[in-house]
Amino acid sequence: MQPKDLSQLTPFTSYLETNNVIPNELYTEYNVKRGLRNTDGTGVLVGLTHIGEVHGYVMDEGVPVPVEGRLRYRGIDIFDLVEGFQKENRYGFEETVFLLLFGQLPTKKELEEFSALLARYRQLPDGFKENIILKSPSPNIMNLLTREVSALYAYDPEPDDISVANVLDQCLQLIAQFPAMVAYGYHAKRHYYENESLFLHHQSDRLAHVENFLSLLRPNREFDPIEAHILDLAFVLHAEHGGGNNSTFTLHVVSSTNTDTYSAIVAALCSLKGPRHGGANAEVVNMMDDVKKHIKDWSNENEIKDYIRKLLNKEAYDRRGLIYGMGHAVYSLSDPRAILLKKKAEELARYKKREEEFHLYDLFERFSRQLFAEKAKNKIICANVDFYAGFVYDMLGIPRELYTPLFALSRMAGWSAHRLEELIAGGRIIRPAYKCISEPKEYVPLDRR
Ligand SMILES: CC(=O)SCCNC(=O)CCNC(=O)[C@H](O)C(C)(C)COP(=O)(O)OP(=O)(O)OC[C@H]1O[C@@H](n2cnc3c(N)ncnc32)[C@H](O)[C@@H]1OP(=O)(O)O
Ligand SMILES: O=C([O-])CC(=O)C(=O)O
Repeated sequence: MQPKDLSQLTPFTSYLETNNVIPNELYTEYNVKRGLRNTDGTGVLVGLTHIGEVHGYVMDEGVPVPVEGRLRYRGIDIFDLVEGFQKENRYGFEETVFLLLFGQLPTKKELEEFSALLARYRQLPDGFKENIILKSPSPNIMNLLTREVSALYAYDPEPDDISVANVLDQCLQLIAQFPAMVAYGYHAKRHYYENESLFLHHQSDRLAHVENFLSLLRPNREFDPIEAHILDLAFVLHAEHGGGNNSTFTLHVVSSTNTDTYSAIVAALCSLKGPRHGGANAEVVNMMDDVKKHIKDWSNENEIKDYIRKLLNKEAYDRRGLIYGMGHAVYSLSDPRAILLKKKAEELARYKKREEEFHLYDLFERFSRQLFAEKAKNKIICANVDFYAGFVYDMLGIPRELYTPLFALSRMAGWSAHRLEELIAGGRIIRPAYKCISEPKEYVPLDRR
């Protein structure tokens, strides 16, 4: 493809830049909660949910005080949930999906039956692989996923039926089919854009969700149990994050119009792709590549600190001043998901003999907190779920273009629970207000302008 010539748009872009400025003071004057945030940085309360609780500060006389992060799925602490299935050396994703959707833990029998049901939902409709994935691949798997989900509408005999049973059927189908949509989309991309050989393994309904994904991804279908358990943990940790995260909130907004499930999920996917949200997991690894390129000695603390200072001063990496994988809209001292993933990243790094790299991530995380606090007058940021996720995926040999799609594959569980909750309990179209700050102007006829 030829690079685009945008020079013909220069006069229009200068109109855009001059006619769209909104002075900061106006937000205060009109009491507008910019970014749906209160002036102290906390989120404006816009909804109620049973599904996920994200907690990162306590209010003390009207002032938010940082505390260790807490995440609960349907009331159950994420540390307890993870410990529960890890202690029994079993996978946790199917159990988590059941919990998020139905609001209670499954019995042993329910879990077995539900896992088998999800596995039966796994098969893509006849012709979908050939007509949707292979005929029109994309260099970006998130972009492809939105098209795949949108295309499923045409394969559904009742796409617009928003009754609870039908939406549940659509959600279970999407949760179960995401691994194949991601893996096949990736193989098509490699074949058509990178001239690699094409293989599309058939799915097996005897494998667990995570095993099915790994077996579809790898040429020899093989994986080691340690790898499958760590990836399953990543799926569980990415499955849900309350109603206020950008993609889930988008899903609530779109679902509140009573549109179909496929449209609502496409909207959530588009939100998740952004590098300030789910796209951050790939950005972290790209940023860390740049760190490794510019730092000669990975254990030299001064070199690491110099790089982070440059990053914050917009002199390094993408020059946006952001440290990817650090900071969170709710968490302050810690993101529990990052704690759990970091522990597994360390174990995996030992197993894969990449301890030196783990150590670099660890130092980078520590100094990022410290230098950000110095620069931002003691404001605290912590590593978020994305900081160690990409490193874990890289150690599992998962290609970088799949990091954000894997987030989507996991979050499909939470989005499903929230869509059903919005349809059952919402009942009102979400429609906030915007104040127009343009002065009234007269229409001037063309020959007098
Ligand atoms: C799964 C997820 O979506 S987790 C988040 C993934 N995203 C990232 O890792 C990208 C890097 N992090 C960020 O961009 C931010 O921390 C976000 C988007 C996650 C949260 O943003 P906010 O809620 O606005 O952050 P918060 O209110 O705590 O801090 C605001 C200030 O700190 C700055 N800040 C926050 N995080 C960072 C960071 N990682 N690097 C540099 N500056 C940061 C903001 O730019 C902002 O500065 P300003 O007031 O001068 O504009
Ligand atoms: O809660 C947020 O704003 C972002 C986040 O961590 C998630 O969606 O997992």
